[in-house]
Amino acid sequence: MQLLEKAPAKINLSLDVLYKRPDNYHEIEMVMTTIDLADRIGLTELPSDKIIIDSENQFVPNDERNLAYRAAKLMKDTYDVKKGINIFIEKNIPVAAGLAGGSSDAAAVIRGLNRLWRLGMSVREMAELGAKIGSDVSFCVYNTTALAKGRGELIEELPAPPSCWVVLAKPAIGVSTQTIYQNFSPDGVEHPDTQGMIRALQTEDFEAMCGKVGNVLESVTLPMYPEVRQIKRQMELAGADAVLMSGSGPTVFSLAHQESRAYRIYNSLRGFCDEVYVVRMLGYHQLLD
Ligand SMILES: C[C@@](CO)(OP(=O)(O)O)[C@H](O)COP(=O)(O)OP(=O)(O)OC[C@H]1O[C@@H](n2ccc(N)nc2=O)[C@H](O)[C@@H]1O
Ligand SMILES: Nc1ncnc2c1ncn2[C@@H]1O[C@H](COP(=O)(O)OP(=O)(O)O)[C@@H](O)[C@H]1O
Repeated sequence: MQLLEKAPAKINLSLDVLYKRPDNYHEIEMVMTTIDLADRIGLTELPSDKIIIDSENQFVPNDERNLAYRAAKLMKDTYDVKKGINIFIEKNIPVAAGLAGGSSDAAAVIRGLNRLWRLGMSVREMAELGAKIGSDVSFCVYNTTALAKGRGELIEELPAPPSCWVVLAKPAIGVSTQTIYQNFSPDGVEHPDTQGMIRALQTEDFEAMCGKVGNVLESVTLPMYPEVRQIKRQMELAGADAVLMSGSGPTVFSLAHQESRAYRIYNSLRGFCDEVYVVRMLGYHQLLD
């Protein structure tokens, strides 16, 4: 029998870097939420004690470099489970895009194995374990809307954003998160108003939320990849209510209250970008049940 888990992508509504830490990570503050663009993970027990990654996507490694593999290994080692597992990954989230596809796959494996092996882990326990794999995995375990602090692993849940459309455009480049953080300089950077963004969510104020989007990593990625700036400009011209790069990029998203506006933005990107999606905001706990 195969156990299925959804692994949705995230976007960063705001992303601030506070300072570089002695461990070379950056202390950050981000407001994150999930969107209705998801990988699908299928977990099937194997008779022999091994982990198999079963994915047809050419950009996804099928060995221990895969974050889903690492999640399964960590669960097996932590709970001393001797069973093997086949992990089927239907990849719908663009890879190395700033949408946390790999982290979300890892989080889905943790949630799925917790169910399959009846381990009784709480969401907090799963998030803490996930942090050992990557900074974004804890958030992805929650699959909700949250303020993420520390290096990204300290999660405080927030109300879901007002319902709206999200148009995503990913140029045909992959961006290394590590390179973007390494090249970040705080000098002259405009910091987003994180508390203002939180208030906008608490008051369910769509316009205020749009006014508070901001991502300091744009100061690195935009000069490095001019096509990202070009997509931003195109979305703004098409009348988006808000436009921002997600994470370290290169995906750019725009928010639109009206469906017709979302499709106007989508159509305006023809010829600019091959990978464009129109999705809904999620941001609440529907995936944990
Ligand atoms: C920028 C963000 C925003 O959500 O997402 P993506 O663009 O990757 O989706 C995250 O902070 C990415 O999280 P994640 O991709 O899990 O990062 P990790 O695997 O833990 O770290 C990758 C590398 O990024 C750098 N890094 C990461 C997180 C952090 N707070 N400070 C850092 O300096 C480190 O150089 C690290 O070696
Ligand atoms: N399950 C996975 N899905 C996608 N990428 C993965 C996965 N496991 C490992 N990776 C590797 O992680 C890197 C970052 O991928 P991803 O998580 O999609 O992007 P981002 O960190 O920008 O959100 C890629 O270079 C990819 O080779």
